Order: sequence, then structure tokens, then C-alpha cells
Amino acid sequence: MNYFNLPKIDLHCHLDGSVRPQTIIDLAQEQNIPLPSQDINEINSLMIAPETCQNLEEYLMRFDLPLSVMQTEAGIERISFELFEDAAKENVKYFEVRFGPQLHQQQGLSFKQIINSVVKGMQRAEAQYDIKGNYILSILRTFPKDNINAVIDAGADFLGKGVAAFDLAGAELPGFCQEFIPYAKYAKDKGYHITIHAGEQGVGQNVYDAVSQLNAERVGHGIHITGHQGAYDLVKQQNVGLETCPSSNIQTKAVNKLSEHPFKAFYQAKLPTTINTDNRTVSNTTMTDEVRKVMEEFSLSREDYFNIYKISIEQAFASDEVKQHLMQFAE
Ligand SMILES: O=c1[nH]cnc2c1ncn2[C@H]1C[C@H](O)[C@@H](CO)O1
Ligand SMILES: [Zn+2]
Repeated sequence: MNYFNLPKIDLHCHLDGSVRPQTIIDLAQEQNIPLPSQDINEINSLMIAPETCQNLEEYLMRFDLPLSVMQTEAGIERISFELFEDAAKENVKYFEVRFGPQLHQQQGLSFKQIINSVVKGMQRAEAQYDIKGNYILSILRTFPKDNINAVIDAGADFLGKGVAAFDLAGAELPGFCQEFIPYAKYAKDKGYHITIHAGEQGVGQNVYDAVSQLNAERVGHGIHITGHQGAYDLVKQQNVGLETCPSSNIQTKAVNKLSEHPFKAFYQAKLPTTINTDNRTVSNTTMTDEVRKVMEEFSLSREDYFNIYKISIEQAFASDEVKQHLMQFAE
């Protein structure tokens, strides 16, 4: 099967984990930021998380380098444009990209400037390529909470105009949901969709809590519902989208190897399971690669692929008009 040519949908990809290495070099030069090396291969390898990561925390250490050049409007806009361009060139037709506005304030940008920059870059790519997208605003679970509502307020002006959802990301501790209940409610009341990273590193109970306490419509990864019947049943009952990211799940040790990934079991049990990249640079991957890996490892057919594609449409935080457009590519 020609995986490159297949129409694809990526619902879980981080902007800061998906920066082209050459762009890091260019922007660092423009902004007078010292880099550990000027060699593109070295920059590339500094950004890729090894398969031997001990855990999610070690994986998350790869983001400091790209974030150092993502502190100006022009830099952020360029990186957003290039990410949508890269995806469009491998036939990703719909793309939800997430990022943490709190991580881009090192040089004093406002949340409005930051969000406006990512949306502008996306819209420039949408005008040039056959791709549509939305942004998801990720709050870092380990950061102070005093500016979370300011992020939500700034993003609310872009709802329906490039921003679609609220997310929690970063290291995952058991029971993290409780302290985010008021923030997720504030976002939901403003009209945001909700997706939450849960059941990646942490326990299945986190998925149960994300759905029952934070009203998550989808969860990032959700792997550990396998060990938690209550979470599994709730996901099934409420048709909660599972945004699995196979390569990343191996790097962060959410699973030991691809053959142990619960993707096929979830798919066969009719859980709404999707295939996504998580971080194109940090996980050294593309949608073409992720689709190929899953299809080959689990011997899925073309019909299975288009079932998964349609699940992604159903789970997308897109308008009805965009969903109809995406259905045109389905078999
Ligand atoms: O897979 C992930 N799990 C939890 N947090 C993640 C993952 N990939 C990236 N992040 C964090 C690091 C980024 O700086 C942040 C915003 O994109 O989200
Ligand atoms: Zn993620």
C-alpha cells in the first residue's frame, strides 16, 4: 500500500516538538541565540528523543532547544507555517496542532500575540496547500496556575477562527485532574473542546478522571485504560477519542514495543482509536511513518485504514463543513 498517498488526519501533534532542524539554525542566527552546534545533523540528533528514554520526563527534555527560538512572532509564525506545509506535502488533509502558550513568553510576547502568530502561520499554509487545521492550547501541568485563565481568555477570541480546544500536557502524575477542574470548566463554558493527555505515563484512573471530572471528549494516548476496567468502560460508553501516537508511546515507555501496543485491541473492540504523530522531530516521524508502522505491525487492510480515517473525522474538533470536505477523500 502507498502510505504516502493515503489521505491522512493527525489530531495530536505538538508544534514545539515538530520544528525543522534547519529552521532552528536559521532563527538562532537571526535572533543571536547561541546553539550547541551549527551542524544540522547534530541539531537534529539533539532534538530526537532516543528509544532508550527512561520515561516521559526524559522525552520532555528535548523541547528546550526548539523553544529557545520560538519567542518572537515571526519565528512562531514561520514554524507554524512550515509544520502545516510538511504535513500537507505528505497528504495530511486535516491537522490539529497543539502548543503551550505559556512557553513562549520568555521575551515578553502576550498570549494574544502568541496565539495570533500560530494561527497566521496555519492560515498561510491553508491558503497555499490542500490542508485544513485547528490549534489546541495546551496548559503545562507543572506550571504555576495563575495565568491559565488568561490563556483561555486570549484564545477565546480565536474560537472557530483557528483555535478549537483546551489540553493539559507535560509530566503526568496520578490524580492530576482534581486541581484542574475549575480551569477545564472555564474553558468548556467559553466554547472550547476538551482533550487531555492522560493514561500515557500515568494510571488508567487519570483517564477516568479526565473524562468524568474535566469533560474530556478525547484523551491524548489513553494507553493505560488497558489496566483499568472503569476507565475502559467509560471511554467505550462515551465514545471518547483515543489519540494514540505509536512511536512516541515506545520512546516514553508507555509501551515496551510496538507489538505490545494496544492499538489493535482498541480498534477491534470498537473504541474510537486514531493514529497520530505527537512530535514529528522529537519522535523522528511523519504521519506516513506512523500509519505504515501500525498497518504493517497489526496487518490492517485498506478498509481498516479508511475506518480509522473516518473515526478521525468523527473525533476531529472541526466544523461540519470541514468534516464533509474530509469525507470526500474516504473510500
Ligand atoms: O507526549 C507528550 N506527553 C505530555 N506532554 C507532552 C508530550 N509531548 C510534548 N509534550 C509537552 C512538551 C511541550 O513543550 C508541550 C507543549 O507542546 O507539551
Ligand atoms: Zn502529546
